[in-house]
Amino acid sequence: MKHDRGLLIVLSGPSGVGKGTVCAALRPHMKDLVYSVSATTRTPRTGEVDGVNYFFKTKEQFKHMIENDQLLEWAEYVGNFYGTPRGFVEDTLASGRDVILEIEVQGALQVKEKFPEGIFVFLAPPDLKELRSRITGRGTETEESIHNRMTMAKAEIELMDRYNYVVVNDEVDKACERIEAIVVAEHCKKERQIAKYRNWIEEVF
Ligand SMILES: Nc1nc2c(ncn2[C@@H]2O[C@H](COP(=O)(O)OP(=O)(O)O)[C@@H](O)[C@H]2O)c(=O)[nH]1
Ligand SMILES: Nc1ncnc2c1ncn2[C@@H]1O[C@H](COP(=O)(O)OP(=O)(O)O)[C@@H](O)[C@H]1O
Repeated sequence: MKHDRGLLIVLSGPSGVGKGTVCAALRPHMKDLVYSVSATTRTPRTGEVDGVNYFFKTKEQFKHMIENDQLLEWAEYVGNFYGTPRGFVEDTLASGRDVILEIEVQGALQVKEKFPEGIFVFLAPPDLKELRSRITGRGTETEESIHNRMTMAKAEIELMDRYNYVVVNDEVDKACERIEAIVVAEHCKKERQIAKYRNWIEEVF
């Protein structure tokens, strides 16, 4: 039986808004969703595991991936490179499974060029004061890095209208429920359903 391609869900938004936290909290709720692991040149934080949190690469290795068209998108973010391995995403979508990318805004906009049918979700903070306190509270950034991330956040919020949905991360559970509802609704869209039933009709008659 022919199957539909999976949905590509892109969860993006400013650093410290809670993308990682919300993505991790989604996992037990959305077991069918496949999480893409990014490549990065950033140094691993304590507890981060290569191949699980990120594929940790040298600048040379990352450059090689760009030159060989192995990245669906990539961006430089506060001094480090981040990118989405292309093959994994394309193969997973082709196998009919939904994929979620957790990436920053420049990369999300590149993906939109290539996958306009993707579902682009902007995770927004309840307000900027709360955003700052989340970045600070995580305790992983220097004062300079916090300042850079806040400056980036202001520019990123300006790009909110390029997304299909805005989800406020006031409470993690509520943000997860909203994202889950979006994915369910996208699966129910009539274009998708009509295509599915047409495939079945073709197979039966
Ligand atoms: N464009 C792009 N951004 C990514 C990718 N992976 C992670 N990011 C984003 O890069 C930014 C910095 O990530 P990280 O250093 O892990 O810091 P944190 O998200 O602030 O904890 C975040 O906004 C991530 O969502 C990727 O593959 N591509
Ligand atoms: N809804 C929330 N309410 C309060 N704190 C949150 C919420 N979501 C995330 N956080 C906290 O904010 C900080 C940044 O979250 P993180 O997931 O690392 O953000 P991002 O991946 O977007 O950079 C973490 O300390 C996390 O525990």
